[in-house]
Amino acid sequence: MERPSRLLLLSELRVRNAAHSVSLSRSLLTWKRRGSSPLYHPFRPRFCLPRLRRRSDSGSCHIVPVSEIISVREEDEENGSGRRDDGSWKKIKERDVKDCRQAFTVLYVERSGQHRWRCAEVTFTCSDTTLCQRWISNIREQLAAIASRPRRLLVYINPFGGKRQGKRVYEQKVAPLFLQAGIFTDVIVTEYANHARDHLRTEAELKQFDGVVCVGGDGMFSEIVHGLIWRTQIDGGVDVNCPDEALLPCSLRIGIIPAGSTDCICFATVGTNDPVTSALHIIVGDSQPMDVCSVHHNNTFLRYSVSLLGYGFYGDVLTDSERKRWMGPARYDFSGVKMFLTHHYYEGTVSYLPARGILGTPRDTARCRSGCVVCQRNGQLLSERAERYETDEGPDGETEREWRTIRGKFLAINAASMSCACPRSPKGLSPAAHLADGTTDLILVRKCSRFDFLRHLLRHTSKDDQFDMTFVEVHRVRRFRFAPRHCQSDSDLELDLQENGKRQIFSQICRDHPACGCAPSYSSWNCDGEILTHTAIDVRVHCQLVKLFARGIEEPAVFEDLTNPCAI
Ligand SMILES: CCCCCCCCCCCCC/C=C/[C@@H](O)[C@H](COP(=O)(O)O)NC(=O)CCCCC
Ligand SMILES: Nc1ncnc2c1ncn2[C@@H]1O[C@H](COP(=O)(O)OP(=O)(O)O)[C@@H](O)[C@H]1O
Ligand SMILES: [Ca+2]
Repeated sequence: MERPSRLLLLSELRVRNAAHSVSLSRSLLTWKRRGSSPLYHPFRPRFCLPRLRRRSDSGSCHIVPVSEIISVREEDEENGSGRRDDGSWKKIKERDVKDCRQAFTVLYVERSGQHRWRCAEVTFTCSDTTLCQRWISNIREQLAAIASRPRRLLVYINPFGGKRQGKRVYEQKVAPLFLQAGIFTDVIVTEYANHARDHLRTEAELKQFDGVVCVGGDGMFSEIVHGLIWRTQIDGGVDVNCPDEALLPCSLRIGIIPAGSTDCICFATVGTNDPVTSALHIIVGDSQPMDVCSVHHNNTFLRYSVSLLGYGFYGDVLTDSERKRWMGPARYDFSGVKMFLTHHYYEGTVSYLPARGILGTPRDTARCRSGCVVCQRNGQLLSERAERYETDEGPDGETEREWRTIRGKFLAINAASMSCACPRSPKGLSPAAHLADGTTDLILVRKCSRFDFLRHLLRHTSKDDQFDMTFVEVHRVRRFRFAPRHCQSDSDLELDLQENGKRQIFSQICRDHPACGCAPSYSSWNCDGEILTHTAIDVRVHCQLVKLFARGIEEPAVFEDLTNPCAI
């Protein structure tokens, strides 16, 4: 049960010319129309208290957590009595002006459904100038005391991401909100691919900033992640080429203003791909830890991944779609259909280290949501284990025994380190995956008929379970390796030749002579939307390596009995 904290201020102020009882505590701002009956049972979501409003016959009560106030603005006389809460203008009655000499406007977060946030405002007026100033300075003091709020941000805009609207979206929807919230920004519009990554690696004076914001899609986010992780490891003397090294977590949080084609990382961490919602999560200083996979080939670092690592179907879709960038986001639909019809399968060996002794499985019905206990508990367990063994994989020998190996023909091999929910698939590739539990869900889709593969794909868009099919298996893992058939060890190859000599020879010939139309031997890895140059890879999950300006997807509001802060 949450109790309202001690009041800092309690006054009678006017809202839209009606007397209201207005109170401010360290956690809540509330306003209630005078004469309205006490209200009970306000809506409250499980993990946070959003702005609440209950209407009754006699009036309404509003509750805004102080943590969700964006700013407070002093109004001049005309503004105070002439401007409506929604920003439009109304005719001022002479009596209003006389009664309400001073006014201030509070801007705050309002939830507008489907995880979207909006910036709402309410203007309070009163006749006492001193009281008005007390309100303004008290609210400002409360906001200044929130240490998690960013004051200065480094912003990178990809002008060519998605529908090429990044610059416009930032200038029209995001910059005005940052200005209102008093956030200073240094903005860089990128001029070439990897501009942001290289700037972060070498030039950016990171000490000046409280966070980095990218305006673009998953590829742009990936640039920021690479720049920040690289910089952190170099500063800390970590050898990034060694797959067994524990990486140092990045201290700066990253904000994503979605302006890309898939926007999966934004969607899966906020619940929507809406620029205003993301800007507001940045302003209120949210923080969401996130796992990062490192990808190596023969002890050489290749890339980091936070969402999807996909070989076969998703690798082929990406490779094909890159040639059709001019189509914008629709390129993925086109290439998706094309690659579905092509129906290539790939042979290889997958080995993995199952995630043991932690909470959660990929077939859970529970979802990773704001304040997720699975992520918190597993984060603790993994860091305790790392301290005990000085490696996060347990005592020597134990780890080796736990590796599992699967050889086969696959239409797709996917590793989802988060749900990978996006507008194309609102529940994602692995709906029960967690953002920050130190694991990735390894999904193996074995060779099957086109019809069955279509059934599997379509289940990503419906309530049906995409894993409940005989040719699909899913494992929650901490580390995995993949070797395509032709990269297998000599002994493996000998075995293959004995088993299936003719096919082996034919597929080699056909790789060398693509014109024959035979299926290729290799696909590519789709690594958060970037094509990897190597097919044989070693992937390791680093628990909670980076932090986002997000809070995970919020649960819908539920009824709960509360002590009613409006009943004061
Ligand atoms: C015939 C019906 C098919 C329905 C399939 C729906 C499955 C969609 C799952 C999508 C998972 C997406 C995971 C995220 C990948 C992104 O990192 C990557 C790059 O994004 P961006 O930088 O914003 O361009 N996007 C893709 O690889 C697109 C995959 C689309 C597959 C159809
Ligand atoms: N100014 C630029 N010119 C060309 N490419 C860029 C530029 N800035 C970033 N990129 C690259 O564009 C690619 C796609 O960016 P992204 O923002 O993810 O859009 P989308 O979601 O449409 O793929 C990324 O690989 C990124 O490195
Ligand atoms: Ca994870």
